[in-house]
Amino acid sequence: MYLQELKLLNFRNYDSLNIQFHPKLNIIVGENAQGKTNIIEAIYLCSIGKAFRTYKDNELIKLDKKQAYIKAVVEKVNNNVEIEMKLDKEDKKKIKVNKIPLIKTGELLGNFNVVVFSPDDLKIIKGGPIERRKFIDNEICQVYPKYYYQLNQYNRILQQRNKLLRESKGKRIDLDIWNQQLANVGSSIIFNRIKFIKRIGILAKLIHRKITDEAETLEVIYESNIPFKENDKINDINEKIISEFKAKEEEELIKRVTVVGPHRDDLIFKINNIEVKGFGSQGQQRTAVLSLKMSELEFIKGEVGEYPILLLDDVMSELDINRQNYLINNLKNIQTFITTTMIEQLKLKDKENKIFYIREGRVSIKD
Ligand SMILES: Nc1ncnc2c1ncn2[C@@H]1O[C@H](COP(=O)(O)OP(=O)(O)OP(=O)(O)O)[C@@H](O)[C@H]1O
Repeated sequence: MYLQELKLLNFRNYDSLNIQFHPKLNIIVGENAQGKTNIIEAIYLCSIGKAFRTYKDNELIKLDKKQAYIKAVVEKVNNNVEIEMKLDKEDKKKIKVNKIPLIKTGELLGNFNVVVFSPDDLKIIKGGPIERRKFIDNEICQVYPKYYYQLNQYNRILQQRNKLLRESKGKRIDLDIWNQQLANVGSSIIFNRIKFIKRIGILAKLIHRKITDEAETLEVIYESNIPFKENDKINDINEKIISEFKAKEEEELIKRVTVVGPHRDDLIFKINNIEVKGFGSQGQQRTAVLSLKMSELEFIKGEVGEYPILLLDDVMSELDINRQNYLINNLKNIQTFITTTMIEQLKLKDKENKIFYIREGRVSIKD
């Protein structure tokens, strides 16, 4: 798939913008704070329905304006998709796909796939478990929109169960119904995550070996507080969650919070059998994230049947020449967007690209 056209009205620092993209490589050049990432953010928004730098839609609307409008036209193998979004400072955002209004934002998922790689992604390795769970959940949602609803349902039940535990003040309470409900949804979430990490793990290992000239073996391991076995079915996981609830009953009454379930799970990254978070060099951490992002491209291709688009926001300057070359030379069939302050540093070999120069929310183009 590829993004043909993007239209912005009153979005971040753009008054009005209408651009046609190159099906292969698009380079967005400009000094700091000119609006490069704002374009990436608008593209991401049309894919996921949420911005990646803020949870507040109001921040996306131009400071002195009440409403913003974004339109993306995406060409896919079998059909084209037109995504339109209206943001309003005093109303909920409205989304249309091929002119049909969506009832929920979640319905947008699966129409237009993107993989974004920005310096913030180092958090997947260096940050806390919440960052790693966010990474897994975002990726699975893109491919299985049903998972998005499961997560929402799980979080609702979890909040209610936590409220009961908080209000119990340490007294024994009957949580059987809540345990069952949480186990029903939680088992699907864990099952999907294990499946996803298994696939991503195999792909990331292959890619990482290639990027490091066979010197390093990357492992991605799903670490759960539920003692699952590799071939467990959803029912097996469900039963294990229930027995963990029984085993941790006292602990939960003392802590007054749910300690069992996928909201407490994590990911571990190892290179040559050593954990990357604590012992990997900066370069190894960056390369591990690069391998992970590259594996997402292959994963989405496998699930959806076509490559997503790749958004590389401000990451080129952080990679050494070998990694940069690997990226530029291995992405021939994937529409890629690169933001940079220094175009001279990119070793562009062919002419299959379009360069956009950004200055104070205005764009000039060089083919
Ligand atoms: N809601 C908004 N209304 C108006 N301007 C905004 C809004 N949100 C952000 N901006 C402006 O957008 C600019 C930042 O744009 P962006 O983050 O895309 O920069 P960039 O070109 O990627 O810079 P860098 O190279 O530093 O990452 C800033 O000048 C900021 O003040």
